[in-house]
Amino acid sequence: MRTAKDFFAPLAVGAPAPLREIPARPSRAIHFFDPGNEKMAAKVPAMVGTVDVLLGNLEDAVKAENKEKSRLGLVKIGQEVDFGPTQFWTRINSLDSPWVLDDLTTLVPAIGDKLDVIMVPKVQGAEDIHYIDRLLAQLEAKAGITKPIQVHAILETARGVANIEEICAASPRMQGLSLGPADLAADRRMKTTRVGGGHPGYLVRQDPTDGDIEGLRTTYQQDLWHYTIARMVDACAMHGIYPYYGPFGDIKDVVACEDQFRNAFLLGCVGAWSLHPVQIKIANKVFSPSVEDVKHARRVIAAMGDGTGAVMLDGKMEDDASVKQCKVMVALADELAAIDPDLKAAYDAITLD
Ligand SMILES: CCC(=O)SCCNC(=O)CCNC(=O)[C@H](O)C(C)(C)COP(=O)(O)OP(=O)(O)OC[C@H]1O[C@@H](n2cnc3c(N)ncnc32)[C@H](O)[C@@H]1OP(=O)(O)O
Ligand SMILES: O=CC(=O)O
Ligand SMILES: [Mg+2]
Repeated sequence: MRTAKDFFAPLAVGAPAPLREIPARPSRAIHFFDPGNEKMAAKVPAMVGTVDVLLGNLEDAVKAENKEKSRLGLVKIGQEVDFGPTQFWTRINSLDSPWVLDDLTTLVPAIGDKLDVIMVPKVQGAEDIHYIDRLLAQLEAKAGITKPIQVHAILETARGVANIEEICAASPRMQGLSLGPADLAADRRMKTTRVGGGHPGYLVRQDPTDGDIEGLRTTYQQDLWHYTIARMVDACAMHGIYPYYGPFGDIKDVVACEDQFRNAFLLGCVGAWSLHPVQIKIANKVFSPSVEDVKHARRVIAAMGDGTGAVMLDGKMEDDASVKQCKVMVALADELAAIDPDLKAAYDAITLD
């Protein structure tokens, strides 16, 4: 058993003190690029400031023969690019792969002072986080890094989902969780071959009525990922860390991508992955509260005075609980306005009538 006192002590002599709180930095889109792909890598410097997180991906989608090239490409980008307000993350190879040790022992000494978060794929349980926690502490101590690198786990195995709470609680480095719907579908033996998103076969059908003509009964497509995302949101909120929807593979279907991202936003996720530049705009839009929502929230807060009691506003009851919901919305709007001048202008223009 690790005591509370030990939990916040460095895991190696000379490693930085663990964070006591994970900062709420905007991360509406975690934009994936392959650092070994010259065309993509060349676009990275110009993307700084246009996206909340730039993530150099070393795992799936990078061919085995290119693993080293991508790793070295990431080191070059990390050393040369000034990331300004944009967070710099990487996704390392899985802990059972032949590449992960070289990923960590190369990246931490070379660019550990620039990396905000390391995303770990296929996390199965607390033991995976404990392994990475100690190794990072040793590497940080050796490299003289002063700011602890945070850890983000992808939930993409049935065991990982079953162990979700212990994964979130495993280390003060834990920054958040992402849904990995492709690997998770395979591991669970689900019968979808899509990368995230819905499936037309997963539906409920309106009850029959007398004289119905078959085919006219309305069907309602359901969200395959609702259960897992809801579990992630609860586990993350409980541990003070952040949940994210993962990849949406149908790049051309920007409408369905927006819907999937919005479902995640409404349930409590703070962001989603972007696999192609076109998805950055979608995530930035969806994971920023609308002007209407911010206006309503500010009106409720104003009407509620000290935040206790009950009032009627536009025919609806508002009370201590609904004012808390409104404060969540306004706090997010304030955080985003601090880094996004267009949003700041839109929110500043709101008048309360
Ligand atoms: C499913 C489980 C997972 O693990 S998902 C996470 C792993 N997958 C990834 O990281 C995929 C990242 N994305 C990609 O590889 C590409 O976007 C894919 C999907 C292959 C499409 O590429 P491509 O056919 O070149 O698209 P395109 O012709 O529309 O590209 C237009 C220009 O934009 C560039 N581009 C493309 N994707 C990115 C990106 N992620 N980041 C930065 N730039 C990107 C392309 O290189 C292309 O550039 P140019 O106009 O030719 O100079
Ligand atoms: O890594 C992501 C996934 O969906 O698998
Ligand atoms: Mg995966």
